[in-house]
Amino acid sequence: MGRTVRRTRARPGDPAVKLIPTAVSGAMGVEVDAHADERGLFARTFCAEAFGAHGLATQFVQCNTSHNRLRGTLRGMHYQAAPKEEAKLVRATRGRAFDVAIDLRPASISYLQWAAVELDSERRNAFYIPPGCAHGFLTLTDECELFYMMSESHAPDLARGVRWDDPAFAIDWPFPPLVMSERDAMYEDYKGASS
Ligand SMILES: Cc1cn([C@H]2C[C@H](O)[C@@H](COP(=O)(O)OP(=O)(O)O[C@H]3O[C@H](C)C(=O)[C@H](O)[C@H]3O)O2)c(=O)[nH]c1=O
Repeated sequence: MGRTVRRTRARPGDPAVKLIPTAVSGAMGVEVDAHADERGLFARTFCAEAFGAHGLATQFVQCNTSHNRLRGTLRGMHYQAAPKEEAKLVRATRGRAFDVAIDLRPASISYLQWAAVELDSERRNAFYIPPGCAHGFLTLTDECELFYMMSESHAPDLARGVRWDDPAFAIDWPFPPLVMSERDAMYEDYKGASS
């Protein structure tokens, strides 16, 4: 018989996910409710029932991982055009990243606003980004890895982007990026939803 494990915290009911609104309508921070004991911890990271109750996507069809060797790596700001706009659920599985969503939905109350969540692999938190928003991140540590769940399949012909330092959004990054692709550096200024 193995060692009997005592729960350090008596917790009734299921481990819940906690959804936290941001400045972008429908974009949510996702905090976990960790059940810790002497072995370590257990936490639920996604719940279709909780997401559905808040009008978030509940079906994810592809998952991606993004490994970034250096602190200060910026990827983004990317999105897919209609009809394959995608929701993303993004979490850090190693290190920390400043994760950003930009609202590109003209009918949205938060059109052109941005919101950021610091993703931390130790906190096991996540950022839910709704369809119609651009997404990107700046790594805050070396060897930073992000795991994405996507509500739509990859459609290269519908891939679009806006620039990380576009004055239309004025994102307040924690520090200037040190590494980024040429494509990400060269997006033209945003000219509105038709662009
Ligand atoms: C996005 C994607 C890419 N790819 C292929 C295409 C390229 O051959 C290679 C790298 O793609 P890319 O340079 O577009 O990767 P990132 O610059 O990290 O883009 C991603 O970073 C930002 C922050 C995002 O939110 C998106 O998830 C995604 O656009 O993976 C795929 O095969 N499937 C995919 O879903």
